[in-house]
Amino acid sequence: MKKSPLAMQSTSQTQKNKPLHEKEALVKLLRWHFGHAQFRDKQLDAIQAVLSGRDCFCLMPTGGGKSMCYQIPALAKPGIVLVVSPLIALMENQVIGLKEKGIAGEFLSSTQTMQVKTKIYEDLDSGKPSLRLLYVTPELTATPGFMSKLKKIHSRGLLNLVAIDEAHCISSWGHDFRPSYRKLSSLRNYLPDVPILALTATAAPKVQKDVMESLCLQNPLVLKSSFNRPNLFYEVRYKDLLDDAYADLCSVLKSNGDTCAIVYCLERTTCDELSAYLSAGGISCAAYHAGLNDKARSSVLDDWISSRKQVVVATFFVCFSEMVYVAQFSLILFQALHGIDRKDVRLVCHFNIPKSMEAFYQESGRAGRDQLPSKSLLYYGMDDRRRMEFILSKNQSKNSQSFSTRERSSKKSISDFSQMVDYCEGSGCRRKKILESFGEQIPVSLCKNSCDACKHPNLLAKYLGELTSAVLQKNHFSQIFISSQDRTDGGQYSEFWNRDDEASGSEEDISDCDDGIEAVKKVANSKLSTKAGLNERINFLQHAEESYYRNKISDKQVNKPSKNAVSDVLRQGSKEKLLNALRQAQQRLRNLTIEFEASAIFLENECYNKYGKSGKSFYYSQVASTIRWLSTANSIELTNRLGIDTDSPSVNFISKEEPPAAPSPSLEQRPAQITGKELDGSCGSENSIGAFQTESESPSTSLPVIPSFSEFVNRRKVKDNQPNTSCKESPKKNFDKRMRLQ
Ligand SMILES: Nc1ncnc2c1ncn2[C@@H]1O[C@H](COP(=O)(O)OP(=O)(O)OP(=O)(O)O)[C@@H](O)[C@H]1O
Ligand SMILES: [Mg+2]
Repeated sequence: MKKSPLAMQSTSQTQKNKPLHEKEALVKLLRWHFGHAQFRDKQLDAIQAVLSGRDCFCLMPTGGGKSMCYQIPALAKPGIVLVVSPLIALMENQVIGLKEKGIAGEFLSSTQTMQVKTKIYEDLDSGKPSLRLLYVTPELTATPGFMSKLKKIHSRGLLNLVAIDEAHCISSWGHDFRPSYRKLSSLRNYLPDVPILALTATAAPKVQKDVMESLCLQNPLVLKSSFNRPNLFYEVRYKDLLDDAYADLCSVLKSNGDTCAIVYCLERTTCDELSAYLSAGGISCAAYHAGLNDKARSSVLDDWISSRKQVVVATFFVCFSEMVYVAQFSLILFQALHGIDRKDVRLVCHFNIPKSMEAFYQESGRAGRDQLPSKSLLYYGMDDRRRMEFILSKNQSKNSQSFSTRERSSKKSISDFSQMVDYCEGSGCRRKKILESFGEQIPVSLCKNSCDACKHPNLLAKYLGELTSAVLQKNHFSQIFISSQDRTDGGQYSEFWNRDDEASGSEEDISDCDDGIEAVKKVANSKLSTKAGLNERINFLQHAEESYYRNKISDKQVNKPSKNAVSDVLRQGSKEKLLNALRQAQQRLRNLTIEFEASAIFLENECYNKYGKSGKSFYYSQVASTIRWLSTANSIELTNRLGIDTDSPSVNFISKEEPPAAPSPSLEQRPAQITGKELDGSCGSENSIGAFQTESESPSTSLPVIPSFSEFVNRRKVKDNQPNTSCKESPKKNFDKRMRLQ
């Protein structure tokens, strides 16, 4: 229900005599609509600036209350405020919140029906729009059609403000660069006298300058709050010193009771595995990543926001342009839970090291937005560090940018990352390191022992000593404690990455899949990258990922047995899980009769044929995603996928002429109706995974092995004539892991 407007929004006599932006009146609005007693920090300054028609650049920490800086102006006078936001989930979340408070807010995106969009446009076209806040994506803002609508509204004097949320996305120096944000620079030309408010929580001085210049802000009021988050406790745990990081995290979550948490991982397979592990440990948990379909993703988000689930395990985001390379290594990354407002997040855990201090700050800042004590916990591992260095270094290898731009961007990424490495490997106050990375000089006393380094300096020194020994023992990281300066300026960005290697054309290790490259190039360069929805892009990336692995398998047949191979026991276990999921699906969809056993075998075969040879994690992830699908699929979807004959009381698989595929020893009794083609999953080409297995081959010995990340890296080292420093061969297992829960 709409809340009646305060008198100040109408043209009452008293109001005519008072300036719209007088503090007292604005506080009234804050109390009336949001129930907050006072403005925080720089909120009032920002609101008064934009209401008086001045541009404003507002730097406030995560959870600082930036939204209020445009929400109050939207309520202070008739007309609309346009809010540009990078994520549909974020817009949706804010609009729902506004509607609950009776404030007329809407968003426009590809996910909405034509009917909803038409209603919004009709309202905008009317002489007196009822809308107060309209959220849009940067892509839409830049389209001529929408721009002409904006100009119309503006010509009627109804466009009060353009707010650019997460404004750092406009800067290629920022950690979240979004090319589409660049288009916002035309706003000033088209709407010269509409004030622009740029808001961000993560802006290094270079980024700030870039944001202000790119948006053509004129004499902006620049407001900066401290980045310090006094209610957050910062801690790092060392994976190389832990027996089992999964178990460690599980205990942390359990020891804190049923608290709300976000766990960020680099890969979706880790997300799935970790989420399954935590769930099995009794934690109310769900995975959230690009591998889920729309429905599943929004249901996870809903469950989490409405406290039905307490822990969400999400992939973090590297950068869209980086996905071009990242996708080829099957790391489809997705920016998750960015700016979503659940105030009571007590723990943010980075299960893998993030790529920069900015990203870390932004993500860890999701904790304690209600200002209550909360924690940031980062699990640091040497392998994770190498992996991230590899991804960041690879970012420059091939795209349309000029060499100097690539070099600049790569150097920057590596230098940004080195701050994160210093954060983990250094012994000083973590808080100080975070704040110094944003240019704030603070005394250590400000921390008040609210990081592990200040609270347990001796313990940390001990761990770091043990870590050094572990690394030396492993002998694959002799340069680990080199200074960040050496790392960035010396040209040798890391132990395994060498830019000369790039020049020598050893790209075949990186990608030998044109299909995949084409797909990801499309995402990066084509119309898709600017016009298509995120889901479409993710589909492309998934396609690239799958193609990459299919081709990788066909091109590089490696015949040694892998310890990552999918065992029959694992397959049997998956079948059981699918069986349970099918039973639940049938309970949900009472009108459908499912032949459980045959269907479970069919679905398991699908998973195995698609990802079985790519290794356990992929296979497991596919099973998990099938189970999730079963929990939401409707009768028609199930009928289509399983080939259920609805006239028959039992399942009939669609009959095909081909003979059944070679069964694995434990799954020999597959229904005869399941054909080779069906088992082959998505394709029947020579390059397909299915084409790789001959009838006589036993899955356990014939599985083609995709090199693991470290194997891949080590091959490069061998090429470089470096001594063999394989981490696989390092005596890691002999190292006494002694880090324990505190
Ligand atoms: N003046 C205020 N008094 C009390 N609470 C406030 C005030 N202003 C905002 N808040 C609350 O603070 C929380 C965070 O606000 P908001 O989402 O606007 O933060 P933000 O700065 O945009 O953070 P992020 O960078 O994470 O997006 C919200 O729950 C909001 O209701
Ligand atoms: Mg925000």
